[in-house]
Amino acid sequence: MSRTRQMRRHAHKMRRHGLQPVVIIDRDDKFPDVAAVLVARALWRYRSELAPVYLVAVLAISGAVLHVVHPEWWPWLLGAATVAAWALAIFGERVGLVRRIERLYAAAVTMSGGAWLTAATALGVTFQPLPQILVCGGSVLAVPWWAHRRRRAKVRVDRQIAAWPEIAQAVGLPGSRAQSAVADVWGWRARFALARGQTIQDVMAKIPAIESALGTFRGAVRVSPTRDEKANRFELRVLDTDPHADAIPWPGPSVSSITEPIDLGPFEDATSARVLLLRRHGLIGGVAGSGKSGGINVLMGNLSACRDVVIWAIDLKRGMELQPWASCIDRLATTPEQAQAMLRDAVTVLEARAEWLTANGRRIWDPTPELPALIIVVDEYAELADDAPDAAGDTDSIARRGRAVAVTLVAATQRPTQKAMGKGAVRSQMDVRVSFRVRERKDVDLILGQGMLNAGWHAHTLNAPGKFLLSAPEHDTPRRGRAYLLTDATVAETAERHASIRPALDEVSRRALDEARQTAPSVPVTPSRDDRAETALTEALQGAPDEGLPVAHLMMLTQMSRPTLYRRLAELVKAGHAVQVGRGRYKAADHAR
Ligand SMILES: Nc1ncnc2c1ncn2[C@@H]1O[C@H](COP(=O)(O)OP(=O)(O)OP(=O)(O)O)[C@@H](O)[C@H]1O
Repeated sequence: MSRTRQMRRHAHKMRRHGLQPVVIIDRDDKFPDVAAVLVARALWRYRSELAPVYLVAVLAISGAVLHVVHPEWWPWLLGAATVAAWALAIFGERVGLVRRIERLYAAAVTMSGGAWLTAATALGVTFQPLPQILVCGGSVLAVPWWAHRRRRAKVRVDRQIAAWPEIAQAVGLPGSRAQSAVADVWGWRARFALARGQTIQDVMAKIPAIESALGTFRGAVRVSPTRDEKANRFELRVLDTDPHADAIPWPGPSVSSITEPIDLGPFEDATSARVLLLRRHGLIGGVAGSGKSGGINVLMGNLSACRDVVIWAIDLKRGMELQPWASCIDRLATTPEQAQAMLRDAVTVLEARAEWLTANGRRIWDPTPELPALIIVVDEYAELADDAPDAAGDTDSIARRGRAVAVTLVAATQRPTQKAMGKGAVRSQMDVRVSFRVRERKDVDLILGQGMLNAGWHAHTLNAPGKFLLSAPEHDTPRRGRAYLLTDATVAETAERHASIRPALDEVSRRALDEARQTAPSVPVTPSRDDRAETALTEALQGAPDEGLPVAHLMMLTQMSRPTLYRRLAELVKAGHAVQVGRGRYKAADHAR
């Protein structure tokens, strides 16, 4: 059997098994048609890179033909080239030349090509030194073309889109097809239609395979539903560079009321990850060093800017994380006993508020500065469950009944296992979940909820501290965000600035707490209005110099926490017993001059 026949049989066999034959060319066997096809394909495939060569060839051939047929056309050619170059420079934006430099380049190429064609038509292509000018000029003008970033990006996208049918077949999504694609600053985006019966979840499960098939780096591919939410469409994003590569400084609070959604940081498309915390419990998870505390700082920066929320906090790492915010925190518990007492009080508040709502014929507690929401931020929730197991009943009550009365929990923990979250229903009541990087895939479901890993919430692939996935009623698709970063100086400065606007607990809650204390005096509590401190404050204000006493000084004399002091000062000023003399300086209204 001849070699050619052997090869054909082999190819036939491969096709029967669904395999593509490999074309092998050697000197003995001539496949002129195949070789021509391969060359033509390459010329087409690399048409963008070869465009300058094609243009030079077209100019040379046109010049030769025009010189023979219509050498007298040269003035018209020159005029046409000038008008075209001028039009491109002025109106080039309409044909997609968005940048000025691109319009100037297009005008320069048109004018140079037109001028050369004019000369070649009049004088002939071989007229010296026209051939040299064509080759040298063509080479010089080709350099910006070859170097142009947007063109190269577009070519790459086109190639990958053209290869999609094969990729789709290889990754197990046969029949899906690209509908449109654009190159953007970070890489490219394309909209795809799915074959019958395929879902976006199927695509998400295939992300690692798609990354491999496209030859990108790990973590470069994002899959999301399209804006029209069609079940048989999806958007694919492929990143060349990570938009979240650098830390993003906090731009300051995005809210002034708890009724507004808080901006945690930008998603990869630069839109804000905004989430509402009113009447919602939150869970923040992630391994040590993944940026949980950073996330809590963003939260605290925003919560402390809200005049209609009282912040209580539990930080059993001896207040290390939340201490810098102490001036904005109404109550800070740093021991298991204090934490337990605080949660007990939170339940007292919630019950009193519920009663008050019923008595006033209202259904929900609408936060205002006079009737503020109460948010309890718990750092390292697991330690609370370990060290204060008796508090489990209270956290459970808050989780189940806190929403209507605006008493909510925000818990941060490394792994919210059932043990860490206590026995009750706390975790299932958390509507806002923020997952920073987790160590194991199964932790995704622990933090974000059952089935989320399979639905494409790949928190284990987050590759830098501060990167997070956000699940909330208004965020139901996995999009990567990066939390803003607050430096220690920003935290200190923000806490100082916001300390003066912190509201006090409302009358209803305060009265309930006072009553609870009287009936159960053994419960250890942090007194908010200690009599001795009150006396010390009155005396200090009375004895203040004309320019008043600074808050730091008053804090030292009264031993009050900063928020309590500010609250009392605001009350005294309102009642006409004290006056604010300057920035952060106070004295008694009737003090001896
Ligand atoms: N949003 C962010 N952007 C950039 N870098 C960040 C961000 N958040 C945290 N980091 C960096 O990561 C480091 C660890 O972050 P952080 O202390 O918040 O982690 P953590 O999850 O709270 O860890 P631990 O549980 O040990 O407290 C920080 O020192 C900081 O440099």
